[in-house]
Amino acid sequence: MTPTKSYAILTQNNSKTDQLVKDMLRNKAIGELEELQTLNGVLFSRSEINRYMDEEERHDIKILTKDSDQYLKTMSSGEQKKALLKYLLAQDPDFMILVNPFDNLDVATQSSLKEQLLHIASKKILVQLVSRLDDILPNTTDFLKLDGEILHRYESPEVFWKENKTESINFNGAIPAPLSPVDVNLEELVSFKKVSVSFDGRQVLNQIDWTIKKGEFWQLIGPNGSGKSTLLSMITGDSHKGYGEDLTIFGQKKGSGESVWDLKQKIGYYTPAITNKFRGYHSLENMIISGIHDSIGLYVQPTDSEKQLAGEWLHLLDLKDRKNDHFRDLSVGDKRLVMMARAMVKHPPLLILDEPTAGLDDSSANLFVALVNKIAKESDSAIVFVSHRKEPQLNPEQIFELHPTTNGSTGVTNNT
Ligand SMILES: Nc1ncnc2c1ncn2[C@@H]1O[C@H](COP(=O)(O)OP(=O)(O)OP(=O)(O)O)[C@@H](O)[C@H]1O
Repeated sequence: MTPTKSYAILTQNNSKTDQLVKDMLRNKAIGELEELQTLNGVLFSRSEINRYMDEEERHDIKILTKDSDQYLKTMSSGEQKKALLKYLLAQDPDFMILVNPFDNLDVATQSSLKEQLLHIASKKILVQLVSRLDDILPNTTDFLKLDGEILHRYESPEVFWKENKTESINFNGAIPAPLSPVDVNLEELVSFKKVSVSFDGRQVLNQIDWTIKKGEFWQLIGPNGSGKSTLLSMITGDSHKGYGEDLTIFGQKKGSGESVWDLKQKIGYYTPAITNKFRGYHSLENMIISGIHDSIGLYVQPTDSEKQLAGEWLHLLDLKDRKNDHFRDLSVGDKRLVMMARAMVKHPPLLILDEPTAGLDDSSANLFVALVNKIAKESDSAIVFVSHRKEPQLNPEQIFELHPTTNGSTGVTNNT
C-alpha cells in the first residue's frame, strides 16, 4: 500500500454520490479506485453526523461525545465535525472518505480542519468528494469527476483545472412583483438593543446591538458556535430566548404576546434542510404557489393570477418548460432556486437565508448568489444571508459579525 495517495472527486448536482460512497465502503470493485478494494474505510460527512445525532436521541446515549457534557445536537457544526473526526480516527482506518468536509465551517475552523486532514493524509489515503473547487486539498495526487454514476479520471491536474472552470450567468427578465405585498409600515424591522443570551448559565451572546431596516442587505458571519442560529431563531419565533430583553421584531417587543404565525407571514426563511420537507409529488408550479399560502402542499385550486405569477418566476429561472415536472426530480441546484422563488414570491419584508449555498457545486452556488443579488437590487425585502464561506460574488451592503469572547459573542457592524 502507498499511503500517500489523495484523491479528489469533483461532484456535480447530478452525481450519484451516495451510491459511490456505499460502494467504496463495501469494497465493491470500482474501475478508477481499484486500490481501495481490499482496504478498510470510514466516512466523514454531514449525513454521518445526522445519523449519530438520531441514534443518540433515539437511545438517549452519547456515542461521539462520550467525553463531553453536551449532546451532539446542541453542539455547533465545528464541534460536531471535530467529534466525528476523533471518533473515526480511533478506528484506525486505511482510508477516509470526506464528503464536502468544509461546508458549514467558519474560516478559522476550516483552516484548522485542513491542517489536521493534511496531517492525516501523510498516513492514510483520503478520498475527497467535493462540490467546490476551492475545497480540494493541496496534497491531492489524483483528480476525478463523478458525472451521474460515471467516474472519470483526468490524465493530469492541469487538464482537470482547465476543464472545470465556471461560466457566467444571465436571468430572463426582472424579479416578478407580488400579487398582494405584505405591508409593514415600519423603517426598523428588527432591533436588538444590548441583548444577551445564556444556555445553562453559559453566556452565548453578549450585549448585541443590531438593527435591520427595510430593504437592507446584510451578511451575518461568525465562527462556529458564535450564536448565529441563536440570533436567527429569536427573530423567526423559533426560540423563546430574548424574553425580557430589549428586542423588537416588526414593531412588537419580544415576549409581549406576538403571534408566531404573524411573524412567519412577514419572514421568508430558507435553509437547505427545508427542501427535505417536500418529498411528495409537487409540481414546480405548485411549489411556487404554495409559497403564497405558506403551506407544504396545495389544498385549494390555484387562481389564474397565481399560475401566471408562478410562470413568471419559472421563466426567470429558465424552468418554464418544466412547470409540470415534479420538484423531487430536479437537480440540487435547481431545487434551491425554486425554493428561493417560493420564499420570495410574496416579497416578505424580511428574507433570511441560512447557509443557502452549503453543498452546492461552484456553478450552482454562483447562480444562487446571483439570484440573491438580483432580489436585493430589485425588491424592498431586507435580506440576511448567513454564511461562513466568503461568497466572492455576493454584494451585501453591510456585514454583522459575531466575535466570540469568554463572556459570549459580541457583535460588530461593518460596511462593505
Ligand atoms: N439548546 C441549547 N442548549 C445548550 N447549548 C446550546 C443550545 N443551543 C445552542 N447552544 C450553544 O450555543 C452556542 C451557539 O450556538 P449556535 O448554534 O447559535 O452557533 P452558530 O454560530 O449558529 O454555529 P454554527 O455556525 O456551527 O451553526 C454553541 O456553543 C452551542 O453549543
